[in-house]
Amino acid sequence: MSHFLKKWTELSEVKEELASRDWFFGTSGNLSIKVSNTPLQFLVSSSGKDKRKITSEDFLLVDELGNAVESTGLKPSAETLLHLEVYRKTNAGCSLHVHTVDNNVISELYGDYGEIRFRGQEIIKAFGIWEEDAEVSIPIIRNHADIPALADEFSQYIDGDAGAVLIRNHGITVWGRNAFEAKKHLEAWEFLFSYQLKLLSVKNLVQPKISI
Ligand SMILES: CSCCC(=O)C(=O)COP(=O)(O)O
Ligand SMILES: [Zn+2]
Repeated sequence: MSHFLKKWTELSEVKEELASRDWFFGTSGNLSIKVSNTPLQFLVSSSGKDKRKITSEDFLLVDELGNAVESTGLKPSAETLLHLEVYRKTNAGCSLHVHTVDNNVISELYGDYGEIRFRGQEIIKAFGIWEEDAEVSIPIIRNHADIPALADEFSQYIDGDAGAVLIRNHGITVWGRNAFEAKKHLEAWEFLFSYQLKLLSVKNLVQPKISI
């Protein structure tokens, strides 16, 4: 199997798994995988497609400017610039972006704080952090309709070959050294978001706020 086909298959399998979790509502979400470093080229999902479907037009190869390498009728994801920033600033091999109800609600609840932190959760080990009582945090940035402006702000929070950023009332972007790591981190973040929302709602049931 050629290197290109291997990368296509890898990304396609991740896409299928995220689709099976129903994380691609209303054509939202996008994915990419690096194919080469020099020149920088990566496969990115085609814009506006139903990412739950598997087709030969799911991805296209783009260059260091986010433009299609070969002439094609397909449009790279509208958010290709964010994936590009990840590959320009790190040695990441894969970047995943999904809109879920949980990540949107968390981003709105904690958006004014600019981040959300989690401590003492076993799943934090999925981030490769094994110490006792470890804490993780994820920045929450504002959403910009202008993608270059969004990519600019997003870029300020790219630190390391694996990481994640929440975009307020939009979604999460997670990157990792490879597709396995990116997916593992994405699942761990979504677990933590879901946990937090469930905890808040149960707490509210047990100790309802008395308004005076
Ligand atoms: C319908 S979601 C709006 C665009 C978006 O945020 C997204 O993730 C999907 O855009 P793409 O161009 O990658 O399909
Ligand atoms: Zn999006």
